Amino acid sequence: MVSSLNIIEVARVTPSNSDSAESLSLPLTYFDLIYYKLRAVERVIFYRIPNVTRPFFDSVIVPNLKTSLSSCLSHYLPLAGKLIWEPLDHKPTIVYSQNDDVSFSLAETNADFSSLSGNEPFPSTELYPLVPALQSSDDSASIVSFQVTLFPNQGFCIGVSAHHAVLDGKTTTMFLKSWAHICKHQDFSLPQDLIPTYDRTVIKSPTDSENKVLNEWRSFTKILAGGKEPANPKSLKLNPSFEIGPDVVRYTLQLTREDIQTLRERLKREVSSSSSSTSSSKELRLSTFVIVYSYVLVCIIRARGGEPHRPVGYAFSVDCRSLMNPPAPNYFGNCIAGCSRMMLTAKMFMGEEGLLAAATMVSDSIEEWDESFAWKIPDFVAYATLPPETQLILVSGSNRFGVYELDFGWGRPDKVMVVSISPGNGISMAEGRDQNGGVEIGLSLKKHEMDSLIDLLHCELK
Ligand SMILES: CC(C)(COP(=O)(O)OP(=O)(O)OC[C@H]1O[C@@H](n2cnc3c(N)ncnc32)[C@H](O)[C@@H]1OP(=O)(O)O)[C@@H](O)C(=O)NCCC(=O)NCCSC(=O)CC(=O)O
Repeated sequence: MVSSLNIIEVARVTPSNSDSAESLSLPLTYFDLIYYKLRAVERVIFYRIPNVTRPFFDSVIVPNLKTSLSSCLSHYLPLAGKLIWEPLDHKPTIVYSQNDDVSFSLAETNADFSSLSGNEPFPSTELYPLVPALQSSDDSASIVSFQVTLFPNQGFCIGVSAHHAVLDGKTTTMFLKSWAHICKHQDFSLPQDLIPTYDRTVIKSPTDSENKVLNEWRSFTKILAGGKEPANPKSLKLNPSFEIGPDVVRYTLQLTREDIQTLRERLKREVSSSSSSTSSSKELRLSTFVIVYSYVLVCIIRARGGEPHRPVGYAFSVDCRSLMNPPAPNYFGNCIAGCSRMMLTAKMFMGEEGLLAAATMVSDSIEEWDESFAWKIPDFVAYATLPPETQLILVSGSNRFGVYELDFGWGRPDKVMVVSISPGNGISMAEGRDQNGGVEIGLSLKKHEMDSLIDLLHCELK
């Protein structure tokens, strides 16, 4: 049966103290500008409530979520604002004015909650109706939008679309934890670790780095437009979302702490008996991230198979909050930088020593990291001119965000997913639901490739 979704209402929620709050404006920083045109980051969080009815949804769940969202926005006022680019400014600014609000949609669906929140592959297209659109035009862009969807007698989910020029993964999850905290405890105040800080002076990017990033964007847009100058270089219209074909399926790989330990031991053995071609002079960093990412990277490349010399690459983000001066653990905004290797070949990861090769590269990328990398201007032109068949494995989310702590008062989520991962190349990462050292990986691939990948992922662990 093809499922259907009915939008019940598109409501607006204002911060609870919106009449008294001052207007504010927050300029985008160097880190923010890196993402100013990027498509929204979309998440969906599933809560199972077996006997949930529409009256309970309307009279308890929705009012509680709305009231707590309104209180929470008072701590996170920029989220209710808009991104605008004044004609005389060299970059966009977040502007919040009194009574600004966020979009909060309510919907009801007959989709199968268990299949969408479960661990078997299902069509990726089924997730998209559960996340709201994020409004953007040439003149302005919304910063967040929400959709709460009822699955009668099964549960509900919260869909979130977030503008990546305003929120990175740490900020989005900190906001969601704050909302959940207020909703569950009916307490307006937030614990210290959830209070956002807005001081932009901690981002001491080198002079002119902001202009350089904007120039990179201009060149990128021009290449994508076949060499034509952008008609409106200050347009805030976001890049469109991915086109998802009906043959693309979504799958969540769950690796337990024991699986990760098995891979760790295997890598240790391979290091001690490896040939010099894959070993590095540095000690291998066998963190959970390095092991899991390298493992999935290798399996995805092998599952696609093909020409051994075909181009592949990887890119992941590094949270730079601890590198700022002073360190800014609760910094609101983007404080991440990309770490990537391009123009590798599939062959490097296909053979017996493929896992060790991947782990060595990812480990070296992290070990070499220091503050200077944070200010390295991203080479957008290199991305735009990659051979089109390049398989670039990108990671969203992190195994450090604690998304399964998001308890709004109806228990921990059954599933949390980053919806906006690019089919074929994107993966998402989160810690396992049992919070026992495992990791979840979200994957979106064409069905036949996913079948091969699932076989490989499980077979390699035996
Ligand atoms: C660069 C990294 C990926 C490297 O990861 P590593 O795991 O190798 O390194 P690390 O320093 O984090 O952790 C190494 C070891 O330190 C300890 N450790 C460190 N931090 C910890 C934490 N917060 N909680 C628990 N343990 C922690 C652990 O023992 C861990 O080993 P062990 O692991 O074995 O327990 C990471 O540091 C990082 O920056 N992660 C966040 C990336 C990020 O923000 N992504 C989102 C991008 S925005 C995005 O994608 C959009 C969105 O999400 O909305």
